[in-house]
Amino acid sequence: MSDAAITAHDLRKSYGGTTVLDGIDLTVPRGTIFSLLGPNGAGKTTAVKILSTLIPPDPGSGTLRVGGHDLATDPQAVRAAIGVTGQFSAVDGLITGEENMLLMADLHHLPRREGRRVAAELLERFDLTEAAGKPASTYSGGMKRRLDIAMTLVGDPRIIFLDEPTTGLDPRSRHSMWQIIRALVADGVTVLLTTQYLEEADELADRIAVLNDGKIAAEGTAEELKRLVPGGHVRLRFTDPAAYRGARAALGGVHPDDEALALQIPSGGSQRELHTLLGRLDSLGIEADELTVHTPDLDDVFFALTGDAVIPSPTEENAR
Ligand SMILES: Nc1ncnc2c1ncn2[C@@H]1O[C@H](COP(=O)(O)OP(=O)(O)OP(=O)(O)O)[C@@H](O)[C@H]1O
Repeated sequence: MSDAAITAHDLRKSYGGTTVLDGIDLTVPRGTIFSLLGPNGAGKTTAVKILSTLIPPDPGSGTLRVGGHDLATDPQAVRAAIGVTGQFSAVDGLITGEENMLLMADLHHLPRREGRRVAAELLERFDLTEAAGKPASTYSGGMKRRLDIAMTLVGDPRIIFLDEPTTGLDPRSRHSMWQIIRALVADGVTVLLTTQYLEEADELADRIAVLNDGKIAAEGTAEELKRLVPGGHVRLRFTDPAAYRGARAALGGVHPDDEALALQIPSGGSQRELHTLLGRLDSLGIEADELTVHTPDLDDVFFALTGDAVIPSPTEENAR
């Protein structure tokens, strides 16, 4: 059997005349975390839905294999090997956490006593024992996500698809979810994770594929991707909107953030480059309120690969 848990060749999907996945290739080695990273609408969920047999690929697609099984000829075997959680949560809010777990145990045909044991063990592992008797609709976002993953694990899948597992979670819940994901992989589970957060892919993934416009714009480890971009950037922040607009107009090739009144300028951060930049601003009589120098990170890779696409960083989003 191949070492890959998931392989996709020339995966294609269009809706009407719109191409969502334009022939993507993926190989996910067993026991690793692979991240599909991309902005809203890049096609991440579509890829997960296809690979987890929820929707069919376009007929022109190449071979797709998950857990050693061909999706086209053996979708049942694929379904038995995988777990899927994420944006399409399986949690039923009207019943309790424990009842949700027992329902999953029933679906997996576990004998009653075994079902109760597995449910109790997983509820404990995901810190849900205390809340187990309450309706899931009363759970916080983080608790619902934990319950969702716990439900997925009832069937002991060896491959798990996590579709944006931390979108909307606060930093503490996000870190707790990251620990859960790391623990899964330490147990030998393969995880295909979609995220729009660079930091999350950087933290968790062994390999990352950047999805843009239905194509894989680049693939590699976080370090390999960071080496793709020549340098880092300088970020200038303003409090005066007029100064911000002046600098934006005067400096070419910047990534503006109109809401934060910030400009991101590609730069190696050398003394000479900073001197030139500040000289430029001085000559225009513009003063920035904050200047920070960033060495290359996944943000730079993303900007370089996807033009002006801006994707949020979880820390920025939640710190406010
Ligand atoms: N059933 C459908 N019919 C028509 N278009 C669809 C359908 N499902 C998805 N799309 C379109 O396909 C594109 C990709 O959607 P998808 O949900 O895969 O993106 P995504 O990368 O997961 O985005 P997000 O981060 O917002 O979840 C979007 O433009 C979306 O509108």
